[in-house]
Amino acid sequence: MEYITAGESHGPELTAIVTGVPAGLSISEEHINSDLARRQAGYGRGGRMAIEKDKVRVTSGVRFGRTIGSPISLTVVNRDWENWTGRMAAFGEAPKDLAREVTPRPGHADLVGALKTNTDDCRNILERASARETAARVAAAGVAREFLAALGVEVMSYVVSVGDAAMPRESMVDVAEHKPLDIELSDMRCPDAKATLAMKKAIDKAKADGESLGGTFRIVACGLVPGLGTYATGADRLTSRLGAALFSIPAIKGVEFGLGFEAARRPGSRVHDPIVLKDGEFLRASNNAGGLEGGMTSGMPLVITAAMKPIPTLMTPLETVNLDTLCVEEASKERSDVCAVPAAAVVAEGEVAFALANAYLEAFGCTSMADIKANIKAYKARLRTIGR
Ligand SMILES: Cc1cc2nc3c(=O)[nH]c(=O)nc-3n(C[C@H](O)[C@H](O)[C@H](O)COP(=O)(O)O)c2cc1C
Ligand SMILES: C=C(O[C@@H]1CC(C(=O)O)=C[C@@H](OP(=O)(O)O)[C@H]1O)C(=O)O
Repeated sequence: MEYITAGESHGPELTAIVTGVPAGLSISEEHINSDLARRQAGYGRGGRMAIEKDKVRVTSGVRFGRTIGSPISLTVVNRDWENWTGRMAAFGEAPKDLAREVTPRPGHADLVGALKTNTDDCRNILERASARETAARVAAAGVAREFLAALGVEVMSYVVSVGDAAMPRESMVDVAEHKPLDIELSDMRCPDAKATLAMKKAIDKAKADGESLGGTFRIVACGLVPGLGTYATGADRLTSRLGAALFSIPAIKGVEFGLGFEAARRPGSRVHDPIVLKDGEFLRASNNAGGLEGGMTSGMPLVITAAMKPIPTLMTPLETVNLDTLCVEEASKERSDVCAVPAAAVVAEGEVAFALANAYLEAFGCTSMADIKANIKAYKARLRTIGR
């Protein structure tokens, strides 16, 4: 299952095309729209989110609510487009008074993208480097999520920290108990009320100071069969595929599986998870590995923590160099999020869902949902016969 997106941040709409989707999968517009709404929410978002009301339009590949095995196209309208028709027209002459973007923002793609593509207007870069594109990704990922849900797999996320404000570090034994979160997540998407308050205060202060903040979030996937991915070829290890998927999200700068970097500080006996047999099923007594061993799912919940850098657009800007005058100036200051960690967590759920969906399709077939389900049932039954 693959997707490609197209669309500029202030163009008419975003498009995603998903290929390799088996036939017979139920797709719900409401589910996709609810993911789109979750991505738009989150404390710290900027003025743009008050303009957009992201809704998906499915224009191919689905008939009477079910996939038919052809490419699925999805679009999301940019309501802000109507304020940009002059500046973002596909054809015609550029207006004489067009304000070019010539003061690239440190930390964004502006400068390097302009140098690379030989343009004197960083807008050509930032329109596509903008994380507005992640709305199309989340719409596309809705298909992968429906596929996983049909197989009993749920992918969820929550915010762990924003700047210095963090949830108390859970022991990874607790993490092993991760089940679908029944906690009503606030607009900070953090299940810890005290930490939520501290995060919101940190965002308020950053906003008042013209600053921005990053943070960390956790992705958890439950209901996975053991053995997805492989130990046999480096590029196909699920670990590398999940890492690549998460690093494809703008501003993601770190990914930890299970205990992550903490594992490097501990001796082996305090890291590796003892194997136990419970009701005919191989489990682990703990889940420090975060559900991955040897590049494969272990059958325990998948637990990944990712780090997002602070938003590059600052209302108290850093120095930059004006591309016209080559003089030192303040970087561009434009409408922006102060913190988008809750939104990035929702995007990451989708990326993880795609990676997991592909691992299922490889292992159990890729054409018809009925065949895939039958293959999984047979696989699960075989796992229970080991040693008997
Ligand atoms: C959901 C989301 C929202 C974002 N919002 C903004 C924003 O409002 N302003 C901004 O300058 N960067 C924003 N970013 C970050 C930039 O897209 C990102 O930092 C930029 O692409 C450069 O990051 P990179 O070096 O990792 O590619 C956002 C990122 C995400 C994932
Ligand atoms: C539009 C979205 O995020 C945008 C990501 C973004 C950036 O530079 O990455 C800059 C901002 O856009 P604008 O300049 O239009 O205010 C964010 O709002 C979105 O998430 O839907």
